[in-house]
Amino acid sequence: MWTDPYIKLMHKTEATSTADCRSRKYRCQRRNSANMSDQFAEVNKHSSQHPKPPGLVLQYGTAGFRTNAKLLDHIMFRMGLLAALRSKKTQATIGVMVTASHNPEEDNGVKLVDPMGEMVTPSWEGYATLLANAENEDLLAALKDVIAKEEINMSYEAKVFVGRDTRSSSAALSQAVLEGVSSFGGLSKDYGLVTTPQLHYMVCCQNTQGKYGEASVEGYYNKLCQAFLKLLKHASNCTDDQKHLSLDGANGIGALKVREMEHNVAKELQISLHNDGSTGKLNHQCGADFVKVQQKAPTGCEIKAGERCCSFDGDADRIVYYYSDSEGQFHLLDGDKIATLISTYLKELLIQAGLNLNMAVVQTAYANGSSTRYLEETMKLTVRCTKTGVKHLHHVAQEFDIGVYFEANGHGTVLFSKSAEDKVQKLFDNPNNDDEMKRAAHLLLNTIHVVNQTVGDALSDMLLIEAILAIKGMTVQQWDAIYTDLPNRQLKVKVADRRVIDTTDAERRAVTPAGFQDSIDALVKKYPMARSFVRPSGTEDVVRVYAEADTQENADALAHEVSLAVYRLAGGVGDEPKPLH
Ligand SMILES: CC(=O)N[C@H]1[C@@H](OP(=O)(O)O)O[C@H](CO)[C@@H](O)[C@@H]1O
Ligand SMILES: [Mg+2]
Repeated sequence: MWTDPYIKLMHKTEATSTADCRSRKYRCQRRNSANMSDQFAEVNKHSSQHPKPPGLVLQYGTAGFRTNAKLLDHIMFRMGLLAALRSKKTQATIGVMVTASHNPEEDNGVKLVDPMGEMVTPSWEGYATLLANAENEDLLAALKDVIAKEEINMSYEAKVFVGRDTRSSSAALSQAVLEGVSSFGGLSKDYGLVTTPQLHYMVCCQNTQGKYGEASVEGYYNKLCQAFLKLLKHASNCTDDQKHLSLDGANGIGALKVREMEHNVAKELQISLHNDGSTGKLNHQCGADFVKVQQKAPTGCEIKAGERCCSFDGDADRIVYYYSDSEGQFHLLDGDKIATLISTYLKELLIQAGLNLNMAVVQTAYANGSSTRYLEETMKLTVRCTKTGVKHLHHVAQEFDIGVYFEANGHGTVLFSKSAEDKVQKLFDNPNNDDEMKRAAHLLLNTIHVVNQTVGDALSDMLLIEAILAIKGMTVQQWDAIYTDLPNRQLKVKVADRRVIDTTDAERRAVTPAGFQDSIDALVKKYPMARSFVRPSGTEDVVRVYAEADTQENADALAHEVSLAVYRLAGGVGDEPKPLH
């Protein structure tokens, strides 16, 4: 039952009278088909207000649709329709988030959230692309195709949660999503301005009947902040420096939500918020993506030497840390360093708790070679590599009792299997534990509660990292010193059609164009400790080049040479890539 009093009934199609239908089965069919024709009439009526520009082709990429906001109205309406169908199919609440994350303010995008708060299942990404590209007159047929293929019971009343980021285009675009949902007679709840992970969390709470938490922003803060404060009980004598964090909100939704949340934790964590959106432009010269790719501090922040700082991205599902040393040298602690900190902390707790749970760290090809080596050789942890995109990492992390997954860019979380959670709870409830076990069980239990297991979450990750550092009495410099990153460089190359590059082995090797991988291999051989790979981006019209080597000069030179190989062998457009130095 859809009992939440805040749910706004946008539109509801009445089922036709069934008084003279003889059998129950017949009644259901009659109702379904009558109901269906009403729904299609509504869809038809409303879709003409959200026409697709003829010929425009877009694809559901690594993180949904993303492009200039002006091209997205029809996509939003259609994703409202698709979310309604997905809800009817799963008989559960589905989420739709309007955001373009770290992309510029002029862009926007949309991603769908499945019932347990995870990214929508891949086969439905295909439907999303089909619907997005159907010409206006073909839309109904495309919808009917999905309904037939998935054998969807159209009499089920769809339920959809909608959220949006702070982009100026987001309000109107999320209205288009709501209209899509209501055209199919669905119910929707508009959460308005929320971070992407907050929406994922809410969907999971709703579909677990509150077992995961309360499906409200307040419920989210309460759960996470209470767990954080309980963790902090194990941090003795925290200094003022330890309690202070400088935060770059990327001028986005994360900044607003930090402001909403911070009073709950102010006793243990004092946040200086920069780039809060009051003056600067979203993601412009700031935010997690800028800091990671440029390997420098964001503008809008005065960083004191040694101060612990972090940056969120535009929809607050990524976080990176950094500091500047006494010589003014910038040090980045990215997703790999975060995964290392968290997995080391968890491994210690498991040993103290005497729990035998299998744990793995899941990374992508962008993970720094030093991090992989440290995790495997020193920490003796299982490390798995997947394709880029959180859905891939999430999926592999689910195979373990504890799966710590992070993309190097700071997008990640920790997953605990049901049996791992049960074991931790059982240990916590056991009155015969010695003090060390009691402490470890309490820490593990509250670690589970502070984590947003549905998706990478900058706010939740920040609370967990802050708690670990405080519990261990660790400075950001000590954390950074766990291992030393190999110097690396990421570049982008424009090509006519990036699909000419096809990859294998978790994107670490190119299969096409012919001979291309041999050229990369030959270039890599020239430099010590080098590695390089190339893949088409799933969110931008570019080919990405990654290189690492023993020195920054060598990493830069290798990245440049590989960029030239892309330009020459994979149909580069515009000017040839120039050397970095
Ligand atoms: C190298 C890199 O950072 N790639 C990012 C970027 O994907 P691309 O497919 O590389 O454009 O955006 C994705 C969505 O945010 C994120 O999951 C991924 O890690
Ligand atoms: Mg993001």
